Amino acid sequence: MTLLIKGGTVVNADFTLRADVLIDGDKITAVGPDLDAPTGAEVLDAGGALVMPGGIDPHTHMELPFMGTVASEDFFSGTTAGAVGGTTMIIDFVIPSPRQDVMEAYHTWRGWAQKAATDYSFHVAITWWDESVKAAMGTLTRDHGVNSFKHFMAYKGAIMCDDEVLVNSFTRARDLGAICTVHAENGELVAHLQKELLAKGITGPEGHPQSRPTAVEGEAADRAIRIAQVLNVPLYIVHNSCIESLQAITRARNDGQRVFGEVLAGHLLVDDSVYRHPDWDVAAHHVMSPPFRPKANQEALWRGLQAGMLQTTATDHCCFCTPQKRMGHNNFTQIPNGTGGVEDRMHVLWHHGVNTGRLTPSEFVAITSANAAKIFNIYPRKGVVAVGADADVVIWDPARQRTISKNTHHQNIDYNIFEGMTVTGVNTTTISQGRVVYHDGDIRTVRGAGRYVNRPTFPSYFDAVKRVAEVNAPSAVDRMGV
Ligand SMILES: NC(=O)NCCC(=O)O
Ligand SMILES: [Zn+2]
Repeated sequence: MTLLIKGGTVVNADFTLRADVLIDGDKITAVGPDLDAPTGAEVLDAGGALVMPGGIDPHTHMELPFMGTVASEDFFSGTTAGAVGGTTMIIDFVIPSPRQDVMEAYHTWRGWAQKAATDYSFHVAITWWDESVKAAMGTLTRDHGVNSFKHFMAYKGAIMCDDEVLVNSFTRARDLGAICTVHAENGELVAHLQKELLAKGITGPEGHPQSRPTAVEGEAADRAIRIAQVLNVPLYIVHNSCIESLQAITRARNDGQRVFGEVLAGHLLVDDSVYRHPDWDVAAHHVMSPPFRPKANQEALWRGLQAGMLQTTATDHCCFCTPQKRMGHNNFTQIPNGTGGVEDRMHVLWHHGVNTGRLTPSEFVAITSANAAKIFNIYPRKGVVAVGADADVVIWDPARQRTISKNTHHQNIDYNIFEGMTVTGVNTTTISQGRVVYHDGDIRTVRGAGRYVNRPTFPSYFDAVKRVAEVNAPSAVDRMGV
């Protein structure tokens, strides 16, 4: 099937150009002005709108079994909702239970994801350690296209990694050329504070942010960064929500350490007043970790994005509906942690980023797509509108408006943390693997059409990290006669 997108402006992370885009099968085959339509090609008139790489959400949890329940969004509904909002790839997480065979967990998640409508990949969480886990990391990187491992520093008594696991796993990942990622919250402190709050009779959702103050996140971010520094491994910190973790990343990057930071659309736009909402359900809808923060953190996070200290945006899309949230009715520690957003990320970031001048359109592409593709080593297959790239493309009307609501969204969740927000700048058309899967309200996703994306090990920054170590080694300094 051949598709020609005519009359648009291509926006990539590094250039903007008035150009047509020719797609043959699942690949982009030409980008340039005034392209002729090959015989039989379908022509899509972009009408002067922007043509951008589809979004990559590097942090989702579709149908995750978690805290005694299962996330309500499955791989089909979730990737479909993402497609409506302009996201054409997700990177989800395989999360083995402690002591569970890692390969068994991996194959379980691969089975669940068979129903995805757009492309996807998996980070694999390391939740415990022994020789079998070490071997599985080798198998996953060698035979299964996994190049990133996740470490939860929170959730004590469940999936939390202690420092011993971090050190073992970081060392192994470094040797395999895989990037380590961390959820940075000190789980020991969280457990301690939760106990104290419950003992004081604080059982409602307001206890959730009180048990996870920003210092808890800052400590863990700092610790992970220092461990990575000592072991000389690149590090990616997921969902930075506060000034403390941003400062930790900024310091490390200013010192030359290869540390990447992700921020969630929710943390940029929602503040902690939600936990004081008089309606228990509304407050509980916002229980996620790290929690939403006092407002001052939001502007700092935006500046972190602008300054390049944070490189990617995600959602941590992990939906639990109201009845599920009510599992913690008498105890906030039992409210399943997670909210939605995969459908809304691109819209809210365009509206609050580009329309306010915080981001240029090219910077928007960088932080919603290209940077994730680069860090997770799938660029330029993904993250760019260029010849040879996968035909994952969106057509974006910067003038169109849309009001976000649970009543009209396509996410399988009965509330929306951006409820009532009117955004200017809307995705009108989503192309996945060269097929139109969404156009002007018409959803054409196909269950199971999504492909698993292999991600090669040793992204280029691994070599850079190694060279820095070599240059700084005393013997090398001697050899260079310095
Ligand atoms: N973020 C959250 O609250 N739920 C999903 C699991 C995690 O990423 O911590
Ligand atoms: Zn998560």
